[in-house]
Amino acid sequence: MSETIHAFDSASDLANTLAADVAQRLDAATKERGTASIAVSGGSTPKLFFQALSQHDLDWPNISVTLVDERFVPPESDRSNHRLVAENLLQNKAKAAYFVPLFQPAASPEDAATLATVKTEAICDPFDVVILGMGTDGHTASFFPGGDNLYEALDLDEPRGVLTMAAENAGEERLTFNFSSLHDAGFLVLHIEGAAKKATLEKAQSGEDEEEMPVRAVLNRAETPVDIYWAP
Ligand SMILES: O=C1O[C@H](COP(=O)(O)O)[C@@H](O)[C@H](O)[C@H]1O
Repeated sequence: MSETIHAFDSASDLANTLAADVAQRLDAATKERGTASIAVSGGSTPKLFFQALSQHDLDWPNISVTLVDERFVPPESDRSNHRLVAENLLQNKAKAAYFVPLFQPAASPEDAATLATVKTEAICDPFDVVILGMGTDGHTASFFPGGDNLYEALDLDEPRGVLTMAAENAGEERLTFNFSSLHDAGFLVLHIEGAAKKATLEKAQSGEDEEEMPVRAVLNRAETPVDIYWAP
């Protein structure tokens, strides 16, 4: 329902500060409860942040890492968000983290979503940290405009879990946590970079229609106030 914007001079300043802020949340959670969980996004934006976070000295064996969303492709694919996380976040000190993939080698994306829901149920209720990205079409996670399961994905009456999403602009079929699983994270971040995404954000902030720009669900209906991290 409310948001805070953190603006930086450069992508590396953003990455280092966001990594420190996330590390602080994960550290507090492991100290308080013994475990912590984080769901991260894929795409081109989070690489530097992943590399910075991987170097923090945390209780990584007790930290579960998963993805907000994934393409229905195996981890060997260069379109795989799993691969991006393995190569950039699950390195250095974070090598010891427990990674739970969304892609499962199942017969169909629906079967993979069911398996992923079961495998992640212990860590998403709620997540300690969720890092969302955003496309210039106003999608976040795999909540795409025109997505075949968009209504269900954004329905806060749905139980937490992973579902499939097919959409014209999404490429491969997707697996995505639903909004119920993401909106109440202890620390809910929208990480965006560049002038085009700033313009997309401003457009999203000036309207209500979630079918047109699904990121509006996060801006307008998330239980946790959103922290927006932006750099040029
Ligand atoms: O499709 C996706 O795109 C968004 C944004 O990606 P970016 O390349 O513009 O940074 C990302 O948040 C999402 O996880 C990913 O699957």
